[in-house]
Amino acid sequence: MLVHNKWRIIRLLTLVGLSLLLVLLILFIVVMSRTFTLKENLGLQFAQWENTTIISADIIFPNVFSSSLVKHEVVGNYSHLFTVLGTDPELVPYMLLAHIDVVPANEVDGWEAPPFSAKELNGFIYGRGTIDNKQCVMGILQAVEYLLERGYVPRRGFYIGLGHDEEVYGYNGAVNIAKVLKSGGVKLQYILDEGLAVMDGIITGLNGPAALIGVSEKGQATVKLSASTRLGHSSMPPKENSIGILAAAITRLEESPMPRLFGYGPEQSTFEHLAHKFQFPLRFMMSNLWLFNPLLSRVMERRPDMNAFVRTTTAVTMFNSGVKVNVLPSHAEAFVNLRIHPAQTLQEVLDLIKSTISDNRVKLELVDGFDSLPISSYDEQSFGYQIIKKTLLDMFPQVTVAPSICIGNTDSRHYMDLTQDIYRFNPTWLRPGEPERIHGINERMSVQNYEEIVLFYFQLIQESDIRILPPSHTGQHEL
Ligand SMILES: CCCCCCCC/C=C\CCCCCCCC(=O)NCC(=O)O
Ligand SMILES: [Zn+2]
Ligand SMILES: [Zn+2]
Repeated sequence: MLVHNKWRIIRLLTLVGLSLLLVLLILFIVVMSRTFTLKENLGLQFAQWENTTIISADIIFPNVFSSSLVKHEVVGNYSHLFTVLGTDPELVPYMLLAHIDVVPANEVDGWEAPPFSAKELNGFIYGRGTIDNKQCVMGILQAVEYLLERGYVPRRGFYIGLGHDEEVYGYNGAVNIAKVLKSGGVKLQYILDEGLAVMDGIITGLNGPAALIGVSEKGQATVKLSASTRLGHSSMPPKENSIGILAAAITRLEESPMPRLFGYGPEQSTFEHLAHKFQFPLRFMMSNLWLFNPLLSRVMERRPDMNAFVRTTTAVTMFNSGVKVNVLPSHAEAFVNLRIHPAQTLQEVLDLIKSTISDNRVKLELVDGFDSLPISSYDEQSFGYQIIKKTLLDMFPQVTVAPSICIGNTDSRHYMDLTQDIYRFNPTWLRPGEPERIHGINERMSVQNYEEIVLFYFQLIQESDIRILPPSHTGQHEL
């Protein structure tokens, strides 16, 4: 009887012990999964890798994540959609976009600070993404945080979309956020996404800085080229093998740039808006592009950043071949990334590549591509454009604002069904040598400029509350 009781007590104690362990395990899993979801999904963590301090987004932006005015949804597993309610349902909402993903970075390429350290050096925060596009992610959320903290209640509702795969076409992030909005019947007054910037000392001959607002963006084509030849011993090589054939094709492409088209796209309007800020004779030339295009194109094409406005650009970005030093390569492949000028179509570009290569042994495959995007309005009645312009001029009266074409691509193209007016801009100040840092080494953002970006969104959100634009200064259009 005594032995029997002893076993019953042992069994009971074991059961209690095991249950306790199970509860602890469940608690641990819940806490850990919550931490990881926030960390991994938002990608907003400030990580100081040396001591691995990680702070998640709801700690940095407590009001954004707790306000009854803000609804937060995770879309496509890692992207974020914030819906901010406005008090006036009559006002068509607008949307701010940014992306949380970045292109790769490797310290050994010559970074002055580790690319994922966010280290501050001489007033600049160094890190991959600091100007593409974490400055907007953090700038938008920080602005909303400050507004909510001050008790601000928007009159016009707005959305914030933070994509997680912009650098790889946005098919899971932006595409799904747009689907969510579309299924809810949402229409947008305007969209503001990443894009062009404030050019300070970048445009040769221009007096003062220029804020270029992307009212369109170039098209894009990614083309895979490949060649195949016989595998074999390197001691008995044929006259040409797959590497040589493909290299020759690539050389032909690089030596035959696409035609000059400067002045046949929105860049014509850019220079018309900027013309008065150039000295004679440049002022005269910029105002008469129809006559001076050929000359100006030849000067501009010498600089890669300016050349992007002149033509469809051709960049060979990847090349793979070979397995061993003494084995003939049976296969070589390369990827060419082209940014299509609006005066050319994707099909025209593909035809030109084919005729330039002019070698049937080289196979051409279109990996992805699209034409340049429609031009958004930028006249006196254009709500979004004028709100962005006013916000900018209030902050930086010395800047000349001009419509332009974004030479890189953005998530905003996936939202085309929701609005006619998409603008690609943020007030990142770019000075000589800085455009090269985008996707390059030593990407950085000055602390001062980051503060300006926060202030820009802070003001823009409030400016967007206006019901209608005031009458234009020409007095021709009363709204
Ligand atoms: C007409 C005067 C031209 C002045 C020189 C302009 C210098 C250009 C500076 C900045 C352009 C930045 C484009 C940024 C958008 C890039 C977004 C991105 O990386 N998207 C992915 C992709 O395009 O592959
Ligand atoms: Zn970007
Ligand atoms: Zn980018």
